[in-house]
Amino acid sequence: MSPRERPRSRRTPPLPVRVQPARRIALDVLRAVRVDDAYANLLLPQRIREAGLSGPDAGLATELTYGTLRMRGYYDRVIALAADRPTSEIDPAVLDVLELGCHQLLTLRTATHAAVNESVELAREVASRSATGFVNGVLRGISRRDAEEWRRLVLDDATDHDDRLAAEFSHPEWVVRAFRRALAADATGRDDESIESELRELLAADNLPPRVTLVALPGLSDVHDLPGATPTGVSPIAALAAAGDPAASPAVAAGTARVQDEGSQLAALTLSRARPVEAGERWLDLCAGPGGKTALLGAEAELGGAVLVANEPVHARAGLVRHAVAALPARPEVLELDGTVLGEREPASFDRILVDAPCSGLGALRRRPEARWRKQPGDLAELASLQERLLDSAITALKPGGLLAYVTCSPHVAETRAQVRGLLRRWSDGIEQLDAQEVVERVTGGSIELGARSPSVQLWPHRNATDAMFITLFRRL
Ligand SMILES: C[S@@+](CC[C@H](N)C(=O)[O-])C[C@H]1O[C@@H](n2cnc3c(N)ncnc32)[C@H](O)[C@@H]1O
Repeated sequence: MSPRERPRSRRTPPLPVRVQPARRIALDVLRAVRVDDAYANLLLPQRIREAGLSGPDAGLATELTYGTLRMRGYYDRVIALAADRPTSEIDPAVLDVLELGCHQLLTLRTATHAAVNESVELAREVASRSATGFVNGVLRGISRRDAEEWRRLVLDDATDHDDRLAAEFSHPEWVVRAFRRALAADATGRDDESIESELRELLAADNLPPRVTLVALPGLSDVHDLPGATPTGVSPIAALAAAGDPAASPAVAAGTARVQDEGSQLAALTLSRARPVEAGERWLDLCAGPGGKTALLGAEAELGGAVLVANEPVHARAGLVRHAVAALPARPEVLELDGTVLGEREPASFDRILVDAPCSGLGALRRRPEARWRKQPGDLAELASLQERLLDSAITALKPGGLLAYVTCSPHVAETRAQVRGLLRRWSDGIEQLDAQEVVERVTGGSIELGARSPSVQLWPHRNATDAMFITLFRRL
């Protein structure tokens, strides 16, 4: 039978691939993060709600989105090797699909056919038809080696020691260096080898989802009465949330308990518990939005008979502060001023001031997965200058004898120890630094591990299971 005579094979058309809602949502958030600078921690819960996902499906959408965003730097190196071209030459929409596919193949160990077929379908939706073949080819190529083989190839391709660390732990190289400097500053007397090993622990901790802790607002709820939650035994008002949605807890729904990192709790308590509160004291939370520490300080102020004023210049964030303090019987007034001029307007007016300054946020990379890729080293100078002006304004607003807590959710030395040195230099006759470590040790009953003896507290995700909060305390002379 000649080929012409042979009956034409009747090939069954391929079944349409149904993309799981969790994958679709994850890609949608990845796209919005890249294109619109969206915040995954705000957008993802919204998308999950809109799609009506719950339980394991919601968990999968979260893992796909957060995991891909965290490991984006590492996956891009894998994709560049597999596609044999730099990722800058790949359409960004296609790159998002490939990164999501990479996370499924290399980290979640999803079955190849599911990861590849659904990625191809997603590529069809967000990019050109020709992109589907490319996505199929690259992901099939990736699936032919296991995760360990890819790890070796990526590390072999790195240019030097810091580039290898950046590749292995999916952090920008400048952040790796900044963390090393911060660890060294917090560990006087330790040798380079032990700092290097701690650096690896820190970088690894950044890639794990943080545990969810609750704060029981003093006077409004009790850490032992939060259903299913387990007191951490470190912050006296912190508990590990029960599995599931913490917002479902009645105390959280009522606003008498909140989701809050334990490091943030200790930062607020360092100010409120540095010394006994005298009735009638005036407190100020200078940079209050979105209001997590305001709620805690407000509860503490109320117990001691003090009055708290909050300030947040970004109107929408000031709204969040008002919402955060809605459960307090005496709701703090919320101003919307530029904190750098508040000192001139209200000099020598407050007994305690919290400056939880705008910062690079490098200490909270666990909970803001895209943040590491968004910040640039060039952002530091502007932030440091704003921090300096906010500090000077706060000192001006303090009464003689008043207390100032300077806090950042960043361990970067330009925002922490260098800021403290500058402050003490500028106000050499006007302030003294107090021992924040002593306060934190007292508040936690000695249950916390701190770095080398110093008046400043630097918390770390790998050491304390908190964000990398920096906490200092000063007294106006
Ligand atoms: C690190 S956040 C504060 C977090 C807050 N304390 C909490 O626990 O929820 C810093 C805040 O400072 C605000 N901010 C920015 N510029 C400011 C300024 N010039 N004066 C006062 N606050 C400012 C930002 O809008 C942001 O809400």
